[in-house]
Amino acid sequence: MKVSLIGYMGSGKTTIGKELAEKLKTDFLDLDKLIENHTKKTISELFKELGEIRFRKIEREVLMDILNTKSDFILAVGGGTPVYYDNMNLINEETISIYLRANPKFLSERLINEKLSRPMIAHLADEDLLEFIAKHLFERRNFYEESNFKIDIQFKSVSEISEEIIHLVDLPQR
Ligand SMILES: Nc1ncnc2c1ncn2[C@@H]1O[C@H](COP(=O)(O)OP(=O)(O)OP(=O)(O)O)[C@@H](O)[C@H]1O
Ligand SMILES: O=C(O)C1=C[C@@H](O)[C@@H](O)[C@H](O)C1
Ligand SMILES: [Mg+2]
Repeated sequence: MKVSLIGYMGSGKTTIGKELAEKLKTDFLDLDKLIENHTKKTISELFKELGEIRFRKIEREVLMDILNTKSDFILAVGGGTPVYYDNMNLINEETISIYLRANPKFLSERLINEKLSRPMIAHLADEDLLEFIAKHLFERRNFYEESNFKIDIQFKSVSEISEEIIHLVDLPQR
């Protein structure tokens, strides 16, 4: 089974992915983490040293490598992955994709204390975060909405969301 989790920064792709993989007894892969292992640099260092465009190239290569070589996983993609190249088509061809959906206000409240590890928003003043996310999500949401399944994640616990995904997608439990 190949499952990918899609969504904006802070929607819980990494957190839900870990829990889901544990419940389904499969491997958890985090695209950001694999990029960091591959380059031996943090995502923040890559943005600083290479810039976003070259980061997106590496992200694409690591994504293709996963899809070409692994056959059983829960994959948390990056928040921006679906928006570049034809990544979203590739993700939909090769995996069951699930969009973890939340509104800008919810995401900004969650991200306000976690800006620094996320180079897309690290430079923003707290009072500008909501407006930035609203515009950014508007630009990205059509890509996210191409996912095979969509689930609203607001005010739900990690375990509630994982159970909802397992039943919605009818994922086999081993
Ligand atoms: N359902 C939830 N309930 C409460 N807190 C959550 C939930 N899901 C995630 N979180 C918390 O929200 C924060 C962001 O989650 P996470 O890092 O998993 O998001 P992400 O989608 O992987 O973000 P990014 O795209 O930046 O990697 C973390 O502090 C995490 O612990
Ligand atoms: O939303 C984005 O563009 C990003 C999200 C993270 O997962 C990382 O891939 C990086 O911080 C960029
Ligand atoms: Mg993550």
